[in-house]
Amino acid sequence: MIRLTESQRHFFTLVSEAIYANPFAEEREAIDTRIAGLFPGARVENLIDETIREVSTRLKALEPSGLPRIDRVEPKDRSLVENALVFEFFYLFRERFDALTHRQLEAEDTSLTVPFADEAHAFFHDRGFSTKQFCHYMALCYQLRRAFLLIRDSLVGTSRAMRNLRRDLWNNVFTHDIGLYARYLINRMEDFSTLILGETGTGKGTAAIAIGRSGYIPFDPVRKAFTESFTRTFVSLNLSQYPESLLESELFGHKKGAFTGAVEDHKGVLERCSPNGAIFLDELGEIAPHTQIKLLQVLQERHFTPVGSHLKTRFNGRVIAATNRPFEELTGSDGFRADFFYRLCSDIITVPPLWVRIEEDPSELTALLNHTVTRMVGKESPEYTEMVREVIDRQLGEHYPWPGNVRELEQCTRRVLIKKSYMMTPTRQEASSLAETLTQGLRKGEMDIKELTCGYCAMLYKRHGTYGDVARITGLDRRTAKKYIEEFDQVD
Ligand SMILES: Nc1ncnc2c1ncn2[C@@H]1O[C@H](COP(=O)(O)OP(=O)(O)OP(=O)(O)O)[C@@H](O)[C@H]1O
Repeated sequence: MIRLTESQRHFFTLVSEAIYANPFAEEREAIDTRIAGLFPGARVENLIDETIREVSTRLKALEPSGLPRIDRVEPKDRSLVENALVFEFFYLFRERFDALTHRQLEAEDTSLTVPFADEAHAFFHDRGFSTKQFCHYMALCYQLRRAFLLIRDSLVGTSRAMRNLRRDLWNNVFTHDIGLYARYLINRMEDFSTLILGETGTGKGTAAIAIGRSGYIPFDPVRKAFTESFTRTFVSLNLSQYPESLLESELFGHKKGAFTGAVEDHKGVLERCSPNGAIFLDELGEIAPHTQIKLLQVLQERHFTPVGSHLKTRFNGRVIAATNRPFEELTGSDGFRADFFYRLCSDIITVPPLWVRIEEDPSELTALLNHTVTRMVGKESPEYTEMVREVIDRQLGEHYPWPGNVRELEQCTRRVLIKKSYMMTPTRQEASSLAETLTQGLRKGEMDIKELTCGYCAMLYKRHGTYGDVARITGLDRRTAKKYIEEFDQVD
């Protein structure tokens, strides 16, 4: 039997901590520093390579054959060696997991065959792992790598607020202790609902996608593929887009003939969500009390009934919800029912406003511009980034508050790329030029009622700055006013 020496035990404990540490948290840096202590003189960027080499060397040294089998390790040391072997596997295969993640993103909903499945299986088999253990570690390593890429690449920014956000998103997926998560919680995350708060355009939807697509997806050794594509594991619904009468049907689905216009069966988001997935309820702040009650029942009982049906259907996914209403408003008298609110809040994640990020770290703006320009132009373009930055510095100044946050920054970048200039929105100046356009349209008699209503709401919004004011002046409800304004912005 293989028995670890004290020094081996110390080293493999460190490795176990490293593999399961949150890569976006400071604790990870602390572990790296401790590992660095083992390699005096090594450069930080080579640290991981040094560690991988050292893990392999030490694992090989455990057996004369150079191939330590997990079933030959003394029980009390087994989990340490198991973790070290998983660490070795993870780093040997991580680039292939990355390539798979990118290819899967392009292939969308059909789950791809894993080209390295046989090689991976042989790795675990040769080291004494069962097929069940192999499948588990395949799924876990894919999940770890996918979550890392999705969180790192979609939410850029070096400010403390952004680093904290990435750390919190990781914990939202894996909890603060991946070891425990992997052992007990993998199939029990459905009860962990998440509420994402933040101003409009800060990246709440982006954060929701990152965590929604980072769930654990079992591996099927027969098909040599994961049981589904991660692109199918996230279903979103913008609650403010639907009138009350249609919302329940969008959430729970309906049966043919359930109401006038229900000409065929319709699957709601809850039914479309896969068991490994999450539904994203955007603009949750707009939801009426009786829909809150129905959703609360689903969260508690895990069953829902489509409109016009008597059959209960089980819902296994997670719920992620977002709203740009301030926290105090949500818990106030005309906000959420308290029971609904608390059921939703296993975790609350707040996405920081852009001005806070820039204030914390002025280089954040450049990093974001770089990211945005690269996305728009299709490759890194330092000269365009520089040009956009120059216009922003000149026209908006250092302390511009970015009321539309990252979405406004994207819009600004587009406009500067086209016009080399950016007029801020919303401004009274824009409101009056919009009023002028509307008046001209009325004079010419060319506008239909929708254009007129959307344009009028948008003008009021630019003038007053809140949906509430638009609703008060027009007599529309807040949700409808907002819908018209968004429709106008999309056409604009
Ligand atoms: N940290 C970030 N790094 C890169 N892009 C970002 C970041 N945050 C947001 N974005 C981009 O900004 C845009 C707006 O983000 P998103 O739609 O997620 O915001 P939101 O808070 O959900 O908005 P709303 O409140 O209007 O629903 C998206 O194109 C998104 O990709």
